[in-house]
Amino acid sequence: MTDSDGGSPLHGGTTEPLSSATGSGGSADDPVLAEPTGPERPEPAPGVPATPTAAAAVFGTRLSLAEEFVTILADTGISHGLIGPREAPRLWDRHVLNCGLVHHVIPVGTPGQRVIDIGSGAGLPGLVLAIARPDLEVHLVEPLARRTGWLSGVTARLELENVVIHTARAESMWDRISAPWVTARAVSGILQLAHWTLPLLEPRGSLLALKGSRAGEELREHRAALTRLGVVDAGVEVIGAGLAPEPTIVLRVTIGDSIDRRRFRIQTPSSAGSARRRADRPKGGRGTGSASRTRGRRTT
Ligand SMILES: C[S@@+](CC[C@H](N)C(=O)[O-])C[C@H]1O[C@@H](n2cnc3c(N)ncnc32)[C@H](O)[C@@H]1O
Repeated sequence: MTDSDGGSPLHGGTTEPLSSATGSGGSADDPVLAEPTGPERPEPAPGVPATPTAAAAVFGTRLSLAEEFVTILADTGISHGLIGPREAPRLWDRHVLNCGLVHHVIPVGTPGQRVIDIGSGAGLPGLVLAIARPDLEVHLVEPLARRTGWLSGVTARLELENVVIHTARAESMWDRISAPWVTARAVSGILQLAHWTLPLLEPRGSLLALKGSRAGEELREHRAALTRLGVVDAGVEVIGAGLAPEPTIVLRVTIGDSIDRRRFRIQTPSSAGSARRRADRPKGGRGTGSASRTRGRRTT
């Protein structure tokens, strides 16, 4: 699982600490990145930010789906409290483009390749990846039922066939799903995130944590502890510099052929967290451990 497996020109493609990459657009050979054609695009609805030029390079033929997702975020994403009202003008730059750029890290060419997105919230980055890359099977793992209910509705409305939604905490999924890729944004610090997610990775798999400008510092601080957990490679990658107004910073940690599961133990969530989850739980439903696939796919 290296950059040479099919990385994109937008991707820095290095695990050297804090490298950056510039890119001028997608490859014509990449079906996802092909420029969309067709009639002129309609004006966005009031309150919905205009589509930036970079979006075509990131989403290619899937651009109209991404635009529909931005429209939904600006509407029920905000009214349901999944995203702050002040985020509306920057839904593209800070959220959807920022998350969409991550797909350039995941090589094209293995249909059905799995991605597990932890703490998906408003579908960031998981749903955006599913939009950008129909070749991926994306699992959204989010413990709050109110959020997964919203995610199911959006998945159905966008007619996405490649999404499985789990109302669960990451650590409750260890023996239920695994993938070569795990993604997470704004869920926790890298060490806690590693504790929750490394048992979900297949051998040589990678956790892609979307981070801010302190990613390099965070990695330096925790590198030794990550190594003790079974991480064999880690680095910070910058994707889309020169293309998007806010390039995406990814802290990638890769495990070896195996991890020692005795180093990972499930921690009881805080009582505040439990209370919040109880409040979020629909009457008669279970707060964790349920999964659903919309459009006729698996529900557990
Ligand atoms: C700040 S939100 C970020 C949401 C989204 N990733 C984003 O970037 O907008 C953090 C999310 O992580 C979820 N979360 C917290 N602990 C988790 C865990 N152990 N497993 C899965 N999700 C978790 C929360 O329910 C919440 O929806």
